[in-house]
Amino acid sequence: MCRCDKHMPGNNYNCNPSTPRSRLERLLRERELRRSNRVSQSNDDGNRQAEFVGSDAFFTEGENLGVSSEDDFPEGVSATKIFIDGCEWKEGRPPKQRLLVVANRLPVSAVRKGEDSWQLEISVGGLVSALLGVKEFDARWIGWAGVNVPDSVGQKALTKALAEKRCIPVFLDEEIVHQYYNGYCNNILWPLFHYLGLPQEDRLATTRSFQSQFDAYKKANQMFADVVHEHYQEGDVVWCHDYHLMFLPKCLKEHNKKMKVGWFLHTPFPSSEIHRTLPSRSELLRSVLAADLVGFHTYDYARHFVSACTRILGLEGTPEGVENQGKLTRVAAFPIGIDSDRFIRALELPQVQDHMKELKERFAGRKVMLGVDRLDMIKGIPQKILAFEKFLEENLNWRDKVVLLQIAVPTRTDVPEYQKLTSQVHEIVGRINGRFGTLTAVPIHHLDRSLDFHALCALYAVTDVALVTSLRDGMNLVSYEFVACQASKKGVLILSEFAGAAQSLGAGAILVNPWNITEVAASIGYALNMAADEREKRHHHNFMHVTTHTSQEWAATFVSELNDTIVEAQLRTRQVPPILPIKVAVDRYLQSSNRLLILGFNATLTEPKDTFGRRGGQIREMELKLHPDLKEPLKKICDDSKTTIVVLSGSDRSVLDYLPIQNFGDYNMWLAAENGMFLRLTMGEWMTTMPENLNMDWVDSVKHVFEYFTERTPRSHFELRETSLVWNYKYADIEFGRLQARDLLQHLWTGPISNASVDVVQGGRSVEVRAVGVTKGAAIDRILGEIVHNKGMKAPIDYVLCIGHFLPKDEDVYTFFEPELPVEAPPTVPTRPPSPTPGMSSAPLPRISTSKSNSKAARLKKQRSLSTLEKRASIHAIGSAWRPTLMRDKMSLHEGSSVLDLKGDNYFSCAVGRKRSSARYLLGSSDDVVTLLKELAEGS
Ligand SMILES: O=P(O)(O)OC[C@H]1O[C@H](O[C@H]2O[C@H](CO)[C@@H](O)[C@H](O)[C@H]2O)[C@H](O)[C@@H](O)[C@@H]1O
Ligand SMILES: O=c1ccn([C@@H]2O[C@H](COP(=O)(O)OP(=O)(O)O)[C@@H](O)[C@H]2O)c(=O)[nH]1
Repeated sequence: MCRCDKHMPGNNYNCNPSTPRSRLERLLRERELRRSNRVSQSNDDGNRQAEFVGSDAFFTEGENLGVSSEDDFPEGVSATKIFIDGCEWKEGRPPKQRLLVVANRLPVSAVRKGEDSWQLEISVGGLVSALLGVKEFDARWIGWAGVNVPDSVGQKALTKALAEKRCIPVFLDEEIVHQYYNGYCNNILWPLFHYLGLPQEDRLATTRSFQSQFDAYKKANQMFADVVHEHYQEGDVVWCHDYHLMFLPKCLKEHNKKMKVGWFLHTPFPSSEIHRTLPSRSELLRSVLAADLVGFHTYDYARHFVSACTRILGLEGTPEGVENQGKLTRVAAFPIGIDSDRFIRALELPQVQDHMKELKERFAGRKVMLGVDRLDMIKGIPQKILAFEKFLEENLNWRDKVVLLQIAVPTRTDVPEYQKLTSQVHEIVGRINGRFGTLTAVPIHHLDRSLDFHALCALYAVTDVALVTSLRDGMNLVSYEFVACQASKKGVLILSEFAGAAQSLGAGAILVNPWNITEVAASIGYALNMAADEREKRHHHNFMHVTTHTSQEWAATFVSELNDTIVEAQLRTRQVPPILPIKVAVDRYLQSSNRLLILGFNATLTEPKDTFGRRGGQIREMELKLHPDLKEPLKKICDDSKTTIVVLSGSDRSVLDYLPIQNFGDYNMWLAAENGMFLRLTMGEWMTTMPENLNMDWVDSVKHVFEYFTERTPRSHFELRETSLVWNYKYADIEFGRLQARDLLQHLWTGPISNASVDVVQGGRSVEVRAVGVTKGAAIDRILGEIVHNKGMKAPIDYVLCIGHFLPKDEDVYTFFEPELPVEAPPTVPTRPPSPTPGMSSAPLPRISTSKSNSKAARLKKQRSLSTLEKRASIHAIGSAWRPTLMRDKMSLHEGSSVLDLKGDNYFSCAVGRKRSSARYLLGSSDDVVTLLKELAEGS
């Protein structure tokens, strides 16, 4: 039971009474806890050693999975201790966090021995090896047992047998396996993610069958999801693995959005240029983004993924991950490791020592080179063998002194490309052995089979040079395992620079480009001749890495970051304003008698766009069009004498001039262009509201700079307005655009505007330079003054709805109408309404703020008589040159009575299509604005 107050049933990990403030602070504390927990584990007693040795038994006798059971690793869970501080520990031990590992392949493959009897064999592959080393959780593994079980008797018996290993099967029939696993996963995604493209001869056939394979892929993912739902308990962490299950995060979150979902890719994630060739590219990316945390082996893969999301989906990539509509999916690198202790300890076992002895005798007088790979095109086995041939060709003296042992584990044997590879490798090996072999010895020993764990350890230990020549490889754990077993021999590792492992073992290994046979052959020579002290230094470096970056550490870090991502998301959610309560806003509107509606234009009243502007295209999109459904409601509201509408836009006058042309000419509303610097009634002339002495001397020099960058940034453009200049790179290559924007800003700040009185406003994909004081918030008081005067208002405005997709700089228009802000609060601090319930407010009376001052004097100054409105010096017709004056003394109707009387709650500020805002509320898009205006119109 948990001792803290907010306890979710079944989840001890959600109570975090003393969570440190920043993400990094929390993760550092978590890491410390993990370490100290580990020290206390090792000091605890000797039993643990015995348990580990016991877990090895699985690999020979099928007894223990290594995936911990409740009793196996009682001290575990340090990784999530932070989440259970304050929770009750059982018998002095923290509760273990439940973890559902979901991967295509279970750690065991089933072989049927009778109608209801099964034999379980350990599955081969890095994913299984690594996850078997994960011991700190109360883990269950959900996956496919590698066999078709059509009958219910067989399924029942297998489910029972697997349950003893804490495994839960997903039963996939033959057709699904063929289309999903052999087809979509291993014939499309696998080669694509490893930069191999699609198999040439199959290309057309594959293209034709693509849709049915993708459908099967989605169906299979849904089947995995169904099994997860069946076994899920609140608070569980669900960790999805690999390219087989890219659709799974979406299926899981759609079912239960509170589920903690992580996804980890064991392969490389290719450059976005490769990924974009995939017909289902966007759907897959979106599904993965449903996860809370997305992990990769290296920073490069993570970077490629984020870049694919920005370039293909048009989303925002940040240092933390990918942001979509305010939801952040964290993306980070979590390099996998191995359970190094298990390998080191195995070397002491008598059966392993016996193996080693045999091997040493068998290859006495020869140096042993070793390759261990699944027989997969990505492993570069032909390239490796050809390089070895070249070495033998060029080094006659080594011909009878070196042997290459190549273990090639059969894999995905139903996929044609793999079948072809097998014959290709056999052919090359045969040719080389024929060429360099003798009656008593051959240079290459090639095995088409897997070895058991102990045989493999012995082989690693007697090897002089390990050769890993992957053309691409997510990580490559064979290189780690080799290093772990070389404590006494200190052999050399030749490692492909295209394996993820090159980033961690690069310092101690000899790195090679496997495509360069000459280089690999030369490296073989270098490795075989390497002096003992160099070998020792290189080995030491890698050994330190392998023994500290273990699979336990990998899993603990991932799960801990996943837990933290949830905390972070909760903190972020708290900062997000709520959705506009349309009903309340409409009710208040109906109850009031002098209403003011301030409506933004772009992305508020315009047609919604395709997210990435792909379909409409840049040209169509840049031509702003009113939302077609707005015509009627707007007309109705405009005809209501109790309501005044102002369309307040950043665009210049010509854009708003277009509005009347779109049949709004007879609508009675106000148009305010250039952030309110120009104002007119739909049927009137433009007036300027610009402040006096607006210095625009900087315009020419900024214009030159903008021109320069527009010329050099394809698909960027700039707008020259009267009070500002905007450079927009929304349609340019996003990364290039950002770099150019950075350069542009740097240049502006150090040159043309270094002494100018301007504001630089950075939008999502734009840079705007404005004269100081040009903001919507600054303009609104002058606009209000004009409206009050023009309408000859006698009663105060008792309802304001201010709604728009404004830049942060222009959000001062929202705060303008807020009741008194605390003096120390900056104007952009988000303000929540006291209560959205009608009639419940006790907020102070609203005030009008025309300056930054909150002083009483400033407020009193506005409480002037109606006659002062006559002094409308600042609003004047265009043509009489700029003659702006300060707004003075205009904001009251008559002695003591304010222009605004919003009673606190009759004010609705609302940001459209934004997640962070100083507005009180949010709306999703202009479609929602239409809904709102329709309801207001109905009441009008
Ligand atoms: O399950 P199979 O189709 O037989 O394939 C075996 C596994 O191959 C891949 O392993 C990857 O994961 C390793 C651990 O992270 C990594 O070191 C290696 O570079 C990868 O190739 C595949 O990603 C797994 O899903 C398969 O189970
Ligand atoms: O006969 C064998 C050959 C290999 N392996 C294991 O297969 C994994 C291969 O993982 P790696 O990351 O190198 O590549 P993957 O096969 O996952 O692409 C390693 O853990 C090996 O110990 C094995 O158990 N028996």
